[in-house]
Amino acid sequence: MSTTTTDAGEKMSAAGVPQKDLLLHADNLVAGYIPGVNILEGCSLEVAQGELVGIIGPNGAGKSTLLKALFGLVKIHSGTVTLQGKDITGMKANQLVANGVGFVPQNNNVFPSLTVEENMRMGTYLKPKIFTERWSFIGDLFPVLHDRRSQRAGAMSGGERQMVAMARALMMNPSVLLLDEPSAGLSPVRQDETFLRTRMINKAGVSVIMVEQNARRCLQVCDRGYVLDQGKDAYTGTGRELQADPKVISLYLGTLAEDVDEAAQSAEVEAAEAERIEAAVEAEAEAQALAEEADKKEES
Ligand SMILES: Nc1ncnc2c1ncn2[C@@H]1O[C@H](COP(=O)(O)OP(=O)(O)OP(=O)(O)O)[C@@H](O)[C@H]1O
Repeated sequence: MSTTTTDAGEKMSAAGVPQKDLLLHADNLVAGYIPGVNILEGCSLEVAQGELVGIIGPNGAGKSTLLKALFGLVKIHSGTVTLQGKDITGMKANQLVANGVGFVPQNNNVFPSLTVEENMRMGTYLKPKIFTERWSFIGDLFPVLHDRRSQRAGAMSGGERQMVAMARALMMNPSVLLLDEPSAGLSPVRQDETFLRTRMINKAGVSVIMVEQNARRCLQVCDRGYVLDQGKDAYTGTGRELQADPKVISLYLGTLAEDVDEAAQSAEVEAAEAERIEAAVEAEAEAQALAEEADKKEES
């Protein structure tokens, strides 16, 4: 891994993440579904502790393949993946879950005939003893899932099912959660809610890697983004930097912005939107804290 050292003597990784904060590091991955056909062609990714990292890029760039490779579902031919310094390259999905990696696939991510609570139990099948504590954590984060614990997941709306799927992956207390296109197929309002929930999960201390088709929204909520192109990490930067980068705009964000001024203007609008989402997350957290306080007062 290439590193630089700051004037203060701190070691920084290639993407500018302080070495001591590095949680997950995929280094130069070459991977694919069929022998001899590589989809990832030397792709690298770094995630710091507590970061929400978004992955965008054109269709077929290999975004979902990268997540699947991180979760042991696609064979890694060369390169390494480390989590908190531990080599997890080539581990199987169940071993990765036990090591703190959670994954929410794009489709078929809940058991539709099971209730919400039963779905959560499935989430802890590797460690049933932690069910009660984790289910309580989920209730704090998404109280509606406790209210609707007896409802069958298949009877819920797309956005709600996405929430169930995320919660199920959180049941094993992952240090990093991989989300494959969580907003796919949802209406704009439900998409907003899903991004908000992703931010709430992140605020609760879980690092997140999110692949998204909805590039603009993704860059608004993430701390840092990667643009993938032809199986490689083409660009990285903060969400704001990427939204304002003329190259990224013309190639991947699909606006008609012809010059940097126009790009900067649209970045300002995007920044305001990001602040709105951030404020909504804060308000939600505050409301929950107040509700908890009121509950405690009532109990005592
Ligand atoms: N199960 C599979 N078997 C063989 N090839 C696959 C499989 N899944 C994906 N591919 C191929 O891998 C390439 C990258 O696909 P991937 O789904 O990772 O791209 P993506 O960037 O997520 O695209 P999109 O935004 O369209 O979902 C594509 O050429 C695709 O056809």
